[in-house]
Amino acid sequence: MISADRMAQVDANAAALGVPRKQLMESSGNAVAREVRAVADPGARVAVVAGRGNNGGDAFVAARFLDGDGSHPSARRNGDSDGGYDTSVHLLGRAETIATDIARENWDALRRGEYDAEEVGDSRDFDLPDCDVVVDAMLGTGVTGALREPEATVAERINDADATVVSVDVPSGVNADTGEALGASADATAVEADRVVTFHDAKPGLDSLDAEVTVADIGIPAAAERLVGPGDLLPVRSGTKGDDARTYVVGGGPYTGAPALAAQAALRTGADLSFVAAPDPVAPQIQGYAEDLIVQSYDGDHLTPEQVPDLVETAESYDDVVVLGPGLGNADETLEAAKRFLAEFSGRAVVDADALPVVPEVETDATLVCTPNRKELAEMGGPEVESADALRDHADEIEAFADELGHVVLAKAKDDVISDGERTRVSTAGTPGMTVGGTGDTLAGTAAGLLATHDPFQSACMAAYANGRAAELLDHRRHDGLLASDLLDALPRALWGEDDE
Ligand SMILES: NC(=O)C1=CN([C@@H]2O[C@H](COP(=O)(O)OP(=O)(O)OC[C@H]3O[C@@H](n4cnc5c(N)ncnc54)[C@H](O)[C@@H]3O)[C@@H](O)[C@H]2O)[C@H](O)CC1
Ligand SMILES: [K+]
Repeated sequence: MISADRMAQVDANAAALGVPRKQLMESSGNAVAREVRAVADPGARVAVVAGRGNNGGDAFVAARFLDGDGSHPSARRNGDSDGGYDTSVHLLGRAETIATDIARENWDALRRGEYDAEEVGDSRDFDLPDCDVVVDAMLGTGVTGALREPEATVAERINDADATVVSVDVPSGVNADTGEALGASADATAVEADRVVTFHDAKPGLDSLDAEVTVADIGIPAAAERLVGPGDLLPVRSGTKGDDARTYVVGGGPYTGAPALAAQAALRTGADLSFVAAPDPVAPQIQGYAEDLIVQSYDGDHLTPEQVPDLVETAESYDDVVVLGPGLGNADETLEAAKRFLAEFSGRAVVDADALPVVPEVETDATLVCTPNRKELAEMGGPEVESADALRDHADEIEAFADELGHVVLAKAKDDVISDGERTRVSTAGTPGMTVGGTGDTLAGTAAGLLATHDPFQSACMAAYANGRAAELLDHRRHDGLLASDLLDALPRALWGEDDE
């Protein structure tokens, strides 16, 4: 099962892996043609009713596969009198308004190839021709809201027709995630399909329909789902910046750079305000690294359980996303404090570095993203991984560990493995230069900035990819000299687009 949003991500990942959407469209159209062949014999009359998006584009391809005048070489070889169908294509709207290049190219191919293809300017002029099969390709997963005109009227004509209706991907006007007709009214119009050819994977909403559903493999590589890619960033790229997103790094003491890097990464990733809570003696130093941060100090030179109630109260009252761990050190009192923090906190947090080993030891209501390296993973009770290259070979064990822990695990090494115990993805983004100190801190801060406005698993996937991608964007300049602080600059481009590269 796959949701429409996830499908769009996988589609974009496939393109990044070298399988562009036009190629997928060719496979989709071919699958639609096969379905028509399954419901009607050659020679039957097929009316293709297409919209101006890629759903229509799939059907233009199908028309090429279906239409025939009996002279197709394969039909002759098989001894069939006619391998083709009497196919007409009806585009709802003018060709200039076709929304995508790939759909337009397939429309142009129909016109140049002298197929029977017409533009329908006004639905009042449109008579669905007498036919045996209607291919419904008005709208697919790109539908928003109730069917507008002319689609609404045409949907009614399709439903009234005495023909087998084959819908492309999803019956037009139906929400693929819920199976409901889109629109406010209970009697919202949608096509009533006899058959649906959907692509790549089943859609949750199609099960409840009174239609026979076929899932067609359109050649999307498995890696487009398994590997985190640019498609996984669609939630950030298509979303609006969250208001008042705040992050709160509880870190510093023996170290000062780590909390500063994490807090700055959070700002680069969409947080509006980034706070650091740090011990008195090091607070000015952390502030000195970056005027963008708001540093709040507490008594003592390291975190102790005494400070915890105040920190929890501050974080919860402002709904801050916490980063617990960077630069805290591992004094017994500090580990006790980390434990107490998790026991009392019920918000969202990224847990990193020295705070990680306490996670399995504590009951918490908090929502956590844990970001261990190989060594920290083992210390937490996760799998022992023999080398930095081998992390992804242990993906199944990491999934089992995340399931047992009840939190998202982002295990970082050459390739990162991200799991919530059910879903597991691998990020191969990154460069050899990233073994330098501090890149884990920018990763934790990035995850926190994203966690302010996105769900934990998605945030962890996006953070792994963006942090690695930031290094890739810089690598042609930095090679071995990459610094974690360089990543800060490149993070926004890695997340929101690389046009200025
Ligand atoms: N990997 C894949 O999933 C592939 C999917 N393919 C096919 O592409 C469609 C989705 O295409 P998209 O262009 O995103 O959207 P649509 O064709 O569904 O429609 C967009 C089009 O419709 C207009 N519109 C939106 N809402 C309404 C409405 N309520 N009433 C009228 N018109 C509406 C909007 O303005 C746009 O112009 C997917 O379903 C598959 O069939 C690829 O071909 C292969 C890979
Ligand atoms: K459709």
